[in-house]
Amino acid sequence: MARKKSAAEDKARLRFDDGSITRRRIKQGTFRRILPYALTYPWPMTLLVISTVVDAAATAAGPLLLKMVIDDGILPGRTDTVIWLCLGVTGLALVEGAAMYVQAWASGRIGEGVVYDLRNRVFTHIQKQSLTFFTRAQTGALVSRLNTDVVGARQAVTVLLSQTLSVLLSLALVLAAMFYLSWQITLAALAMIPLFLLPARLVSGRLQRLTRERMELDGDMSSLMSERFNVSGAMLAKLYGRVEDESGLFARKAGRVRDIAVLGILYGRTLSIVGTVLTAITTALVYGLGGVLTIDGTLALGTLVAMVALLMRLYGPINQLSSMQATVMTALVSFDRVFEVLDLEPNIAERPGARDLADARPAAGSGEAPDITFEGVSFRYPSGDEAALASLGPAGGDRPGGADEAWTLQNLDFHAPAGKLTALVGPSGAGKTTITQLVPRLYDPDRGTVRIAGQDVRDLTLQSLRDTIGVVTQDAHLFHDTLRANLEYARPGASEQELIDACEAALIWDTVRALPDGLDTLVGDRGYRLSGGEKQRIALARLLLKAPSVVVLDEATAHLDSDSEAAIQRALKTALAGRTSLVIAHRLSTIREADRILVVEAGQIREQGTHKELLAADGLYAALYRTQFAQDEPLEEAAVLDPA
Ligand SMILES: Nc1ncnc2c1ncn2[C@@H]1O[C@H](COP(=O)(O)OP(=O)(O)OP(=O)(O)O)[C@@H](O)[C@H]1O
Repeated sequence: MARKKSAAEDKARLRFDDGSITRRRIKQGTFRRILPYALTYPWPMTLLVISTVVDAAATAAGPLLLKMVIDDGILPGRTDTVIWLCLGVTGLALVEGAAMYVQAWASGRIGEGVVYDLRNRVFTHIQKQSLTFFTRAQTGALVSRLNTDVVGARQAVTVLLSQTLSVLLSLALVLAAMFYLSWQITLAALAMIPLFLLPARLVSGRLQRLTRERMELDGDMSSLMSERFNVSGAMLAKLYGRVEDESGLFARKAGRVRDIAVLGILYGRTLSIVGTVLTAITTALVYGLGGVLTIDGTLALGTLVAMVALLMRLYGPINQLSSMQATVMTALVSFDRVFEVLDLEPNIAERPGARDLADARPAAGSGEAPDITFEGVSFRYPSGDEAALASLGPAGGDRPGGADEAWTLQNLDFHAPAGKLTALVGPSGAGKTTITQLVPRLYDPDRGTVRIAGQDVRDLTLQSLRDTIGVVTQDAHLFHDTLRANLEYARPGASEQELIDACEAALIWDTVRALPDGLDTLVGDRGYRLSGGEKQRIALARLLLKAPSVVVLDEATAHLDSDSEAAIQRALKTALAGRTSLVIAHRLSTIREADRILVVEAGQIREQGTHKELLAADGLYAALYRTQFAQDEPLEEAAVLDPA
């Protein structure tokens, strides 16, 4: 039964083509947008054009020389002419070889250059996206856009550039040479061309759909891997005994990729088989027609041989043209998917003319911490469509957020004084984290204004805003690198002593020093090698290195033993001293330290004041205090404050 259910769930999670994505057509203008990327390489472009022209000319000239060898050398019996002309054919072959070599270098250089440009652009562009984008997009799908799709796009460039020009030129020159030799045979050969192009027309649409589906599946597989191969995902799969099911899910996606690849090979082969058969039939036709004309005496033998040689060179490019259409169509899908990401405007962006926070502060350089003010702030999380691409998200399912959603925050008005500690308390899901995220502009309010040092945060440069604000979240993230690298992230080039000082102030230095590799210890994926308390203190050390004048902190909820609790409290005191701090408080000790307490419930601020004032008011805070914090209170004080 359980198996049955999990199979059904897997089916729902497994995105076989529902058509919504694979049936999409290539956007108009995709083609035009590709060219500027290639034009940034003027030298390789010039060489590519020159070598292509040389190659095409050599292709058409070869058979003409052969005709002369037969008609002017062999048949009249002139040995020296035969030798000279054959030397000419050899020279021409060498020139053609050299031209092909240059062509390969130039198109490779341009193609790889375009991959390089696109990769960097996509990477930078994705980094600029707002947090909403990352909460919606799947990491693996993003990685796959940078890898598979960008490489697919290179094919479009190389094939388009090197082959289109070469094929068109060769066709023109070869046809000219053929008409010059025999218009009758040329017309007969031309009549066959539509037959060559027909199969490509039939399969290219199908190939395009398959390519899009394959790329979606590649993205899905990357997502699955990146989710299951990190510590949390791997732990969940083990603890819920789902390892086998996960393998099954992966195998089905990989199986579909295999099937698509086999179909792709089949389509490709069909094209080349049809091409080969048609070439053979046409050769027979030309020999037949040409043979009769030669016997009549209308056509010289050399001309017939040259015509057949030219014909081979005519159908080569035509076959290429038919497969090229398919290749380009599928490669265009890649470009389309890459442009789709590049076109996504980040919904948190810097205003033109934005000022630096330091410039905006009246007492610039005074070292004073700025204050924070919320004026009539209302906010709801953006919907998925507003901030991400459907094709980067998980399969199916509604996405949270949206215009008809209730407000997450409503009409907030408060002031967090400069250099003071403001604590946010309230039930889970009240909106505390959301409030703190509006200050460094991880999100923007829908109504009202968030001010820092009296300035609307939307008028400030993002860099100066984020330099001013330091954030420590509850589950502080560490990169899979050494402790040193993680600390230096806050201040590149920090000296050894500065790192040690920060660790000492965060009361983590003794722990770090005791590690066999000290600061050079690898912290493991997301810092899994450290305990929760240690991780938070490392994050505090990182914050101290950054030395921001505003601190936003989400206290860890986990209960620690009294020694660790005391260590964290002392570390916090150092971290927050003299800074404007907004702390989501889960501990009584922090709340008691706070200069101001904001009580948040259902996205609104219900009460504001000091601990004592709020207790005296006997409202929501007093109730929260009794249920959450009273047990931490020294007995006699609790008895006084809470007679019940
Ligand atoms: N990225 C998001 N997209 C949509 N809704 C969200 C998002 N993050 C949070 N929410 C919703 O916003 C509301 C407020 O969440 P928030 O995290 O601010 O609460 P909180 O008071 O910090 O809770 P806790 O104390 O449990 O951390 C919740 O109802 C939550 O479901």
